[in-house]
Amino acid sequence: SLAPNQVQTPVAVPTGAQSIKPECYGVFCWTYDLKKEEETRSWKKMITIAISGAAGTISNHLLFKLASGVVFGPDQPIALKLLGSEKSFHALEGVAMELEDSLYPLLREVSIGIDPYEVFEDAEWALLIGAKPRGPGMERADLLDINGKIYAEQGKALNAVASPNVKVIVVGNPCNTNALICLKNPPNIPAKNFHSLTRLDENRAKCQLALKAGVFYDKVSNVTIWGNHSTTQVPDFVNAQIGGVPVKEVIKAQKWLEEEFTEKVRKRGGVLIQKWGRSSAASTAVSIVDAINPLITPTPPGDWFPSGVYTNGNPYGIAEDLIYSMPCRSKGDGDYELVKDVIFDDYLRKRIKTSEEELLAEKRCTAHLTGEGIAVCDLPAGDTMLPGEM
Ligand SMILES: NC(=O)c1ccc[n+]([C@@H]2O[C@H](COP(=O)([O-])OP(=O)(O)OC[C@H]3O[C@@H](n4cnc5c(N)ncnc54)[C@H](O)[C@@H]3O)[C@@H](O)[C@H]2O)c1
Repeated sequence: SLAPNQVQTPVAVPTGAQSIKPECYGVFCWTYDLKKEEETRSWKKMITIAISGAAGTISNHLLFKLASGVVFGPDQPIALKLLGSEKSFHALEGVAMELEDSLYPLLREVSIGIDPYEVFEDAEWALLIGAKPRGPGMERADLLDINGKIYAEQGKALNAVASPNVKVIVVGNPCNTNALICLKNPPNIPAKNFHSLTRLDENRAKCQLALKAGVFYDKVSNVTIWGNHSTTQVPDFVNAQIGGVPVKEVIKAQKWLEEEFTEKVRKRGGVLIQKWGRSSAASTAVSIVDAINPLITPTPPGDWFPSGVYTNGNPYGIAEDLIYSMPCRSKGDGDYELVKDVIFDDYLRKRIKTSEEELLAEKRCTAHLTGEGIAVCDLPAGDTMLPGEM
C-alpha cells in the first residue's frame, strides 16, 4: 500500500512501434494509458511545460523539481519540452537520460530539440532560461542584441505554436528587456502573460531583513523589488513588513536599510560568483518555483509578490510599455493584478526613476528587435548589469 505522499508508479502500455512519437525521448516514447490510470486516481489533465536553456546549470536544478511534483502538485502529470542550443544538444540528451533514470511517476513525456517552433508546441508554461553569457570585454549593447535576437525568435515561435494563453517567465539576462522583446514579437499572446524573474532578488531581500531583525524568513512579507533585475533594482523596505509590522519599526536603522541592505541585495549575485566561481543556479531554480507558485495559488490576504510585468496602465506613474518589477496579487488562476495600496516616499520615487531610465535606455537600444525602428544605445554610465549573472 502507498503512503499518503507517494504516487503509484504508472504502468507503461506499449502499443507497438506505431505509437512511438519521433520527437520524444527514450522511455517517454511509450504511450501510457492515462485514461485508464485516471480511473484509479484523480490526476489532473497533463500540462505541457517548455524550458529553454534546458541543458544549463539553472535548469539542471529546476527540471527535477518540476518532475517531482513539488511545483504543480502531486496530482498534476506534466510533459517537459526541452530546448537547447546546437552546442548543448548532447548535454540535453544527458539531461533527458537523467530524467528517465529518476522514475518520476508524474513525468509523462520528455522531448528535446533545438528548434523553438517544434519544442514550444502546445506549451502552457514557457520558462525561458537559455541565453548567451556575457563574455569578457563584451559591451552591454552587444549582450542586449545577442540575447534580444534569441528572445525575439522565441517570442515568434511561442506565438506560432504554443497555447494562446501560455504563461512565460523570462530568466535569461538581461531578463526584463528580453521579456519585453519576447512579448513584442507574438501579437496573439496577451502582454500580461509575460514575466521577468525578480523572485531571486525578493528572496535575497527577505533573507537579509530576517538576518538583521533576528527572525526567521517566514515572518517577512510584502517585499517588493521595483524595476530592473540589475544593480539599479530597488528592494523596498518602506512597504515591507516583519511579523505584520512595518520593517522600519522593527529595524530602526534607516542608514543600514538605505545603504547596506540595498547594496547587499543588489550585489548579492556578484558576491556569490566571487565565492562560488559561478553564478547562482540552485537558488535561482528555487526562485523560479517561487515565482510560479504565487500565480497558481491565491495570494495570502494582505501580502503580495513582485514580478517583472508589463507596465500597461500601472498605478505608480512608471513609464508605460516596459517590463518592470512591481507588486502583484493573484487569485491563483495564472493571472495577477497590481497592488494599489503602496506607500511612496522620496527615497523610493528617486530610485524607481533611475531603474526606469535604465530600462528605457535598454529599450531604445533594442528598438530594432521590437519593431520600433533604429536602435540608439545611450545606456546610462556605470555598469549596472549584475556582474557575472550576465
Ligand atoms: N533573473 C535572474 O534572477 C537570474 C539569476 C541567475 C541567472 N540568470 C540568467 O539565466 C541565464 C542562464 O543561466 P545558467 O547559469 O543556467 O547558464 P548556463 O550557461 O549554464 O546555461 C544556459 C544554457 O542556454 C543554452 N542556450 C544558449 N542559447 C540558447 C538558445 N538560443 N536556445 C536555447 N538554449 C540556449 C546554452 O547552450 C546553455 O546550455 C543567464 O542568462 C543568467 O544570466 C538570471
